Amino acid sequence: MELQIRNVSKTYPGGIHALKDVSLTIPAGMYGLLGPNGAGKSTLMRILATLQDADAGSICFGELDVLLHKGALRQTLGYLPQDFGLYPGSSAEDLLDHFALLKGISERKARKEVVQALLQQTNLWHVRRQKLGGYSGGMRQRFGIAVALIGNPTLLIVDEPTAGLDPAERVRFLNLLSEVGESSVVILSTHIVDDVSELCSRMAIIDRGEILLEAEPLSAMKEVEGRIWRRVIDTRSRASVTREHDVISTKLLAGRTLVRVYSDTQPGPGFEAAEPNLEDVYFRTMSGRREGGEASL
Ligand SMILES: Nc1ncnc2c1ncn2[C@@H]1O[C@H](COP(=O)(O)OP(=O)(O)OP(=O)(O)O)[C@@H](O)[C@H]1O
Repeated sequence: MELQIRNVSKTYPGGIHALKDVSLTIPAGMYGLLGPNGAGKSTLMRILATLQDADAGSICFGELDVLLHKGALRQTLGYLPQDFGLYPGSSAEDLLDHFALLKGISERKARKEVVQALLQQTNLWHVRRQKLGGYSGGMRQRFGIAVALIGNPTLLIVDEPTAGLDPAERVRFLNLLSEVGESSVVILSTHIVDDVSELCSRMAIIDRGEILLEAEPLSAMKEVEGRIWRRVIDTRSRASVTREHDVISTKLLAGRTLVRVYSDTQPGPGFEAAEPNLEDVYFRTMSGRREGGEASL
């Protein structure tokens, strides 16, 4: 199965052009949609999830015309929105059972099996009878995924799921998604570069409604190999370094500043060659689109 997005545009009342002629081809596996706040990620995710209409364009999932046959897509869709409400007084087990019933799994025994498998898959079995109101952020997100996975969706859309998770929970959550990605199309929208570099086989970078890059993270990093240089400088020489070099990013490092620059040749004394990472690709793609060009972490 493959998701084909062709020339999708969306303008909100008030004139914000949230998506400008967006085209993407999304194969099975984990796909990262990376972009800063306000880039248009949630708008695209909501359109894909059939919750919002596009002004123009077409979307096909395999043979299915998504914009024409919303009901059919919903049968095979799992969606985890950026913010979702929980019923704080319910337990995971009861609420999953309820959602499974709503999704059409009417036979009690079958439902019980589905709920049990999802609780185990999302590692919530031991807390299945606890009230959701007492869950940690990571547990909540895993519960959200459990709900999204009811009915074995072949398309799973997850909107900024790792914001606010501690490192261990984040890894656990991403591993769970990656398991799902073995058999489905999983689209992960995020502003966290590491979410994409750690587990997506393909990605797109979006900013102000435009797709700036569509690539495999590994090939995109290979493209800049040999052209990324790093140097630790005194914070006060930052302005002159920025003037003289194509600075990709700056990062504070124990009271000093680590700069990464892009250059075809050795940029000068003190610079050493650096292994490219996806942040280099991201900031280089974004550079020039923000005032000052360079990005700070
Ligand atoms: N319902 C709406 N009405 C008007 N403007 C909207 C609406 N929803 C989003 N926007 C605007 O559209 C643009 C894209 O927003 P969107 O939420 O899709 O971006 P995003 O990449 O998901 O950002 P974030 O990470 O902040 O959620 C922004 O400028 C936003 O202010």
